[in-house]
Amino acid sequence: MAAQSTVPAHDLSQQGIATNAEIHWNLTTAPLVETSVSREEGLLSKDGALVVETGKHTGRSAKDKFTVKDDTTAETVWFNDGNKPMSPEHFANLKEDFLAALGEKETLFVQDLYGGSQPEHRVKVRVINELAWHNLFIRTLLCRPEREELAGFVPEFTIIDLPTFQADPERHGSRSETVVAVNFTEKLILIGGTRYAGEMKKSVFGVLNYKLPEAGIMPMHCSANIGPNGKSAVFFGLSGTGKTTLSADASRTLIGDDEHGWSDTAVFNFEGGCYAKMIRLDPESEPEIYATTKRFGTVLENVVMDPETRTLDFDDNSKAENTRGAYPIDFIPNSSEENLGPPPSNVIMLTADAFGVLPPIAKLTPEQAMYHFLSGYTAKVAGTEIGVTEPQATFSTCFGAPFMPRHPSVYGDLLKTRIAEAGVDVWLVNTGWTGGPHGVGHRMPIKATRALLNAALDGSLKDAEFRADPNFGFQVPVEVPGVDTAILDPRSTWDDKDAYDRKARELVERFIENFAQFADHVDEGVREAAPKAA
Ligand SMILES: Nc1ncnc2c1ncn2[C@@H]1O[C@H](COP(=O)(O)OP(=O)(O)O)[C@@H](O)[C@H]1O
Ligand SMILES: C=C(OP(=O)(O)O)C(=O)O
Ligand SMILES: [Mn+2]
Repeated sequence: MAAQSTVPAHDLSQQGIATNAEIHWNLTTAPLVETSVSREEGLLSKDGALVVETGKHTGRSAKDKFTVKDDTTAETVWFNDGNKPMSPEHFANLKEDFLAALGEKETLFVQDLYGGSQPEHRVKVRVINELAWHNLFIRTLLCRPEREELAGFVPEFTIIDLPTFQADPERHGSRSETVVAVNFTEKLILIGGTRYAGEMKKSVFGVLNYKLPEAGIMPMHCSANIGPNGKSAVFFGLSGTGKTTLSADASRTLIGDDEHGWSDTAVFNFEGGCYAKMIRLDPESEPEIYATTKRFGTVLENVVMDPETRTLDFDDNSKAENTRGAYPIDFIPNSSEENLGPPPSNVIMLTADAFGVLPPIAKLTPEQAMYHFLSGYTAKVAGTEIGVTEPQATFSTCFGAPFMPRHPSVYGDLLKTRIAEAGVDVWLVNTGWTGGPHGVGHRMPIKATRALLNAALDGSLKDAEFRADPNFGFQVPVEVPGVDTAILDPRSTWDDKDAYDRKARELVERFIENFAQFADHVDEGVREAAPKAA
C-alpha cells in the first residue's frame, strides 16, 4: 500500500530538479514514522517515540555555514566570521552536485510547509529530504498547511537536505565536508554532510530574519507564552539559556519555544513544533516536556535506548550532550491553537552566566535593554555547537548572531521601537551559575527561576524594593516572596567576596571590550547604560 498524497502542480521538475526517485509528497506523521522504521533509520521506544542517531554531528556546524555574496546580499547581509561569504561560482558548483545527487536517489521525501504562523508574514518553504526522519522532523517543527492548501502550493524558498553529501572545500568553497549554504537570490538552501536535524529549522529562521525587517517585523530568537492575565512575554536567549524549558509552564499558554516575530498585531511563532534538550530531563521540574517523550510522533535524537526493553535513559550522554526531542506544539497541553498571542508586555533576556556574577533577575531600563540585546551575553553550554565541550563565556549579538543575516543595528532599532511603542517591561534573568563560577557554584534552581519569572510577569515584582547592582547599574530586587533572599545578591552566595569582585570586574571588562563594535550605532543613552570600568 503506497502512502502517497497528491503531487502539487508546482512539482520538482518545475524547479529544475530532474530525478527518477520515487517522491513521497507531504506524508503525515504515521507514514513517516513507519517508513523511518522500515528503512532502519530509527527504532520505536516502548511508548512510541521515534529514536534516531545523528552520528558525528550532534549539534549545529556553525563554522560550516555560508551565505552567497552577490548583488542581493553584498549590501544587506552583515558578512563576518559567523556569516561567512560564499562566491556565486562556488554555490553554482555546489548546486550542480546537489542536483546530480538528487538525480541518483531512489527515494525522496518532500514537505511543503510554512515558516510563520501569521498568514500575512509567513514564508512558503519546500524541504527535500533523503531521510524519512528528517522529513518528519521538519514537518513537526514548521507550520503545517491545511491539506487543501497543498495542491496549489508554490514554494518561495527551497531547502535540499542531503546528509550523505560530502562537500569538497576546493570545488564548493566549504570549510569541510559539511556545508550549509544559503542563497537569497535563488532562494535555495543546500545542507550537506550533517544529520543534525536542527540545521533545517535554523535555516528557515535565517530566511525570516532576513526578510521580515523589510516589513517592519521584529524577528527574534526567543520563546513566547501568554499569562493568565492575557499578556504575552518573550524570552530571548542563546542556546542552553532556558527558552524551551521556561516557556513550557502549566500556568501559561505556550506560543513557541525558539523563533518568533513581533508584528503590529501579534507575537507569532515561526514554527509549529518544539525542539527540546533531553539530557538529564527531570520529570519534576519539566513535566510537560517529559510527557512528550512518551508519545508517538515525537522524534528523539541521540537519546540512549535499551534495544530490548526500549526504555530511554535521559541521563546517558554517551551519544551526545545535546540530545534532543522534536514534537508538535500541541503536545504541550496548554499551547496556543493559533500559535500566536498579543504583542508582548514583558521582554525577558535569558543568560546563563558561567561566571556566577549576574543576579538571578534584574529590571532593565530601555537603554540597558538595548545594551544587553546588542551584547547578547551568555556562556555557551556544551553540545549544541561542535567544539564546545564545557561552558564558555560568549557574546552573540541579538542573542542569536549565527541566525541574523543583517547588521545587529537593524534588529536593535526594531526592538527599540517596539519596546517604546508598547511600554514593555524588560528583565535580565540569569539561569546560569550561583554560589560561585562554573566548577565551584551550581546552576540556578529551575524552581527559583520560575518563581522570579512569575513575579515579574504577574506584575507583583514591580512593587518590590530594589537596589542598584554595583557593577552593572541595573535594578535588582532585594526580597521576593517564595524565593530564598540570599540568591538575589550573587556576591552573598560566594564564600570568597574578593573573588566575586574580581570576577565581576573581569566580566565588566569583557562587556566593555565587546561593545566597542556597537558604540557608533547607538545613541548616547545606550552608551551610558554600559557597566563602568573600575
Ligand atoms: N534555572 C534554569 N533555568 C532554565 N534552564 C535550566 C536552569 N537550570 C538548569 N537548566 C537546564 O538548562 C537547559 C536549558 O536548555 P533549553 O531550555 O533547551 O534552552 P534553550 O531553549 O534556550 O536552548 C535545560 O537542560 C534545563 O534543564
Ligand atoms: C535548535 C537549536 O536551538 P536552541 O539550542 O536554542 O534550542 C540549536 O541551536 O541548534
Ligand atoms: Mn530551545
